Amino acid sequence: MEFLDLPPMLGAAGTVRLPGSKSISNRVLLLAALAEGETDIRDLLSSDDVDRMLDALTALGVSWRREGEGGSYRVVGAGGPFPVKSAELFLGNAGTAFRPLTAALALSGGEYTLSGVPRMHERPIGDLVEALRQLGADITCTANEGFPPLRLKPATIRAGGVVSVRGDVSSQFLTALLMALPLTGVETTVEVVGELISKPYIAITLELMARFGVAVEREGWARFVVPGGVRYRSPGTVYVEGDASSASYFLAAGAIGGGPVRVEGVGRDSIQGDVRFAEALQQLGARIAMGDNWIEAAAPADGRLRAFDLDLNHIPDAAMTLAVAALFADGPCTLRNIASWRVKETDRIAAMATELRKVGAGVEEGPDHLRVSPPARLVPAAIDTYDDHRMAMCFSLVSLGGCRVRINDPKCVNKTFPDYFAAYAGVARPVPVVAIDGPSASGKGTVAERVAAALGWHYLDSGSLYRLVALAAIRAGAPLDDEALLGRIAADLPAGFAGGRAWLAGDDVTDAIRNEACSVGASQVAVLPAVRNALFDRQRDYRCGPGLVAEGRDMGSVIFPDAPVKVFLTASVEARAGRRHKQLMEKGLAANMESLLQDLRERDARDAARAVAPLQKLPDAVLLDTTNMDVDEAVAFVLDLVRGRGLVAG
Ligand SMILES: Nc1ncnc2c1ncn2[C@@H]1O[C@H](COP(=O)(O)OP(=O)(O)OP(=O)(O)O)[C@@H](O)[C@H]1O
Ligand SMILES: Nc1ccn([C@H]2C[C@H](O)[C@@H](COP(=O)(O)O)O2)c(=O)n1
Repeated sequence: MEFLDLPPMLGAAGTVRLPGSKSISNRVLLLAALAEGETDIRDLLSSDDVDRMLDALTALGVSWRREGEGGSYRVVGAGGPFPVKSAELFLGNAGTAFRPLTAALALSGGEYTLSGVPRMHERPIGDLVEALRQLGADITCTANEGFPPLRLKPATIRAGGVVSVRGDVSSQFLTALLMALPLTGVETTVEVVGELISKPYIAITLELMARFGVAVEREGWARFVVPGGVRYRSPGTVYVEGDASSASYFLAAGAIGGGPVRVEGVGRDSIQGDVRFAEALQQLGARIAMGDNWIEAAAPADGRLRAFDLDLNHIPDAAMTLAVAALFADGPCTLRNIASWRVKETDRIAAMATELRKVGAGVEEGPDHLRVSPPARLVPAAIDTYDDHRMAMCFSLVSLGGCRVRINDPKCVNKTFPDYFAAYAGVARPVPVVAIDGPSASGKGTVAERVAAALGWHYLDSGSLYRLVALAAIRAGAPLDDEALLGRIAADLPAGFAGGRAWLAGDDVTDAIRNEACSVGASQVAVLPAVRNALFDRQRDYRCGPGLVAEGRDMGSVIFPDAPVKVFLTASVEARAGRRHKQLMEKGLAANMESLLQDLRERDARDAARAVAPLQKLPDAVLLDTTNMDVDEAVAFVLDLVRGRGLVAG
């Protein structure tokens, strides 16, 4: 399973240019394909779901071309039903392609099959099929009645009169019907059965149909009259707004992570209902500002989001972001009227509940609601994403709680926002790490501790962890080459650091882990992959705000590969032996230069030659050779690097 590890973040601020709206992109493509004339589309979303629609248009004989590298496309409209009368279409998991194409093709007088990924075949379409059958369409659900795949055959379409469609499962059924009916040329009334959900998406449909020359009259949200004798006509050029649902992650990032975070591409003038996410965020206390084509969010004045109880039926997609924002609220939060989540890319209510629990939240799951109680402290977790782009994007926000988070299958964001994680990295500010690696007795511990103290940051002496494992194993009488046993000892190590001392099972072992047996033992257990794996997350948990200085052998290469400052601190073996000799003499311990030299050479060779996480200078690490430097100079050198990277003021 591919995954992406997001480090704990200190906050978020900046500006993001949004990708085009998926809902608008796929509607505009279909309308342009059915229209008379050529349509220039600007800022079309580039994503899997849009690719599925473009592939389908090609298969259906509609000519289109991409112009340049951006989102500019030209579509040559068919001026009515699709010219190709027989096609097999694969539409992935793109509901915005599957539902509208089903309706348009059912009224096009051809023979077509429509299929998708397994999850698409679990997503209901029966209400739309039923409505189209009322018009005379010949549609067979080839596997299970009410679900894709579908086979469509030519049929005599009896438009006119009234056709009814349910509106309480997915508003896409109504959208599909409305967009297809002008193909019949006959005035037809659509009556919605049940309370229509996600009304803002129908508003987008009507607005775009009007731009293509078909004005639908509506009575409330229950009755829609599609005029007869009209055809779609290209409006010339259509600009696709930025995706308002995608905006929700960045606005929430601003509200949780300080901000301000500004999104460009949607604003006050947007036709997308999900811009109302900003209002919801405002009710949580976030400070929101809005222009014609931008929205900005910053944290509440007191820094803490307020608990909420909201009906979110009008913003079902962006509402998912609020479920994760609830982790940062000052009390339990309730999301109501979200039953449609159950038939989306995955059962989003169940998925959200499962993953929120992993990070420590208390979650009550109902048929159409979710109640989230924020944890006192977020727990690092690996988040499963269920092939659902929104799960991946939502859970990236956990990192703003100063908590690392792993996103499994991060490429699922390709459905709507392939560059999401790069955009997130553009506004989120990771807890900085100074990684200092180097050979034994080079002085990295001394320098790292002093740098951490000067910055007021946390300090990790990773070598001590290997020493503690060795001591625990020696105490338990465990052979130091029994990898499985040593792995278990490392995983359950009852050890830690407090008051500048090292502790093992309640004993102060600061001096004990520095003795010869532990030094040799540490070097032996450090070659065992099971031990290194067991200590992996433990070391990463030291990364806390305001920053961390970590020293060892693999801080920059393995544990904190994204560290903004990496130093390879070394000195000649003679200088190191001399320092160690002085250190031991000062402690009143016997020491011999020759044996110290030999011991260091052997340890260097073992550290550099081992298969797992060998000691090495990385290309992105700065070499600091302290052979002819004193400690003050070495510390000043590292502090200059930290300041030079803009990680601290001054
Ligand atoms: N630049 C320097 N010049 C002179 N002495 C130094 C310098 N840096 C460190 N020392 C001294 O060298 C000794 C060894 O340093 P330290 O224990 O920090 O090394 P280390 O690389 O962390 O070793 P280990 O990997 O064994 O833990 C200490 O007594 C320290 O004061
Ligand atoms: N990141 C690290 C840190 C230490 N080790 C090994 C190397 C030594 O043999 C042993 C003790 O380290 P020291 O206290 O001397 O820095 O642990 C490692 O493999 N990876």
